[in-house]
Amino acid sequence: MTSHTVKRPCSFQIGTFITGKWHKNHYELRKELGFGANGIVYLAQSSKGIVAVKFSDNNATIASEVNVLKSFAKAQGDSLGPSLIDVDDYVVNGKVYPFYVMEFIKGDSLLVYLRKRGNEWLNVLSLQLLGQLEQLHQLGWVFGDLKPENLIIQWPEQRVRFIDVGGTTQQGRAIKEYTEYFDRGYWGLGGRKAEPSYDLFSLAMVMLTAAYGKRVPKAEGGLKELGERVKAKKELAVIEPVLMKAFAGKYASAREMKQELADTIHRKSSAYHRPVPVKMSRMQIRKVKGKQKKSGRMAETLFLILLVTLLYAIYMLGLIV
Ligand SMILES: Nc1ncnc2c1ncn2[C@@H]1O[C@H](COP(=O)(O)OP(=O)(O)OP(=O)(O)O)[C@@H](O)[C@H]1O
Repeated sequence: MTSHTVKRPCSFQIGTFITGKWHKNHYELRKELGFGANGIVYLAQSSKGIVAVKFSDNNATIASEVNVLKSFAKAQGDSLGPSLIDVDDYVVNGKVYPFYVMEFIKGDSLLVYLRKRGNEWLNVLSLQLLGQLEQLHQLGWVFGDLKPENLIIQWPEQRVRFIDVGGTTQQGRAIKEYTEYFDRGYWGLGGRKAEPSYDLFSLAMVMLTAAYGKRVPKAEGGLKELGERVKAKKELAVIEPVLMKAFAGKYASAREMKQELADTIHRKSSAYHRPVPVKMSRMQIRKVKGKQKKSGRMAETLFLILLVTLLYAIYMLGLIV
């Protein structure tokens, strides 16, 4: 389980120059990006540009995360996690700090991004995420610790990227690391065996959290409580069947959930934008038009619908080919 009340595992002063014991590469630590149960991550300057460097007290943590990142590198097309640049040890005063260097992913975490751009982007990002989860599952992994803080929307590509592979577990084993709120066991809705449905539950929780803009504390847990929360938010209510199926662990694969989400969004958006019936009175037409103007985000909505339709078309084409 991850927690941010833990003490820092190791920390270095900003401005410190690090030289790796084995590969002799140099890194200047510029800024702390964050820390958690498993280590501390710095933004650093290297001869190859800006990078992110993760240190840990624990050799096994570094070895296991490096192993996952190497495996992710085998995925076709999209890069799932940050690309791996270097792995080495930093020795200071006789103490050894294992570290790895990875691509620095520039962007906003999911909730910050949606706060800036609007929740209309949630479904588009979720479809993207489902595509990436599908690849990750096909490689034999389960992400495990899926939460908004571990998702960065890369700028300027606007692409969702996973960070922190500390929870990534081989399928069939027990989830290595998780955050209670996004864990199906905590909600009384399943075990912690690493299988695709584990990540799909967490993804549905991420969508719920994103729509509310925060984690709404659990009361008694269970499907009924989650269902009530879904119904209470317009953007979630339109995709209720998909979310409820994910909460109940009824999706066998990310592909299946992606298809149903794409179908649902497509159906709802075409229904919403059906032409005004001819038999309406002038008064009714004015009312409808007034409502449409009120939204004030017409252009963006239309753009999103086009985007979703395009993604849907590409997806359907993928199924046929
Ligand atoms: N490649 C990266 N690019 C940009 N920021 C990063 C990168 N890797 C990590 N970070 C930042 O550093 C923070 C801490 O990193 P990370 O989550 O890997 O540490 P952790 O010890 O495993 O934390 P946790 O206890 O939450 O699992 C992240 O929340 C993120 O803000």
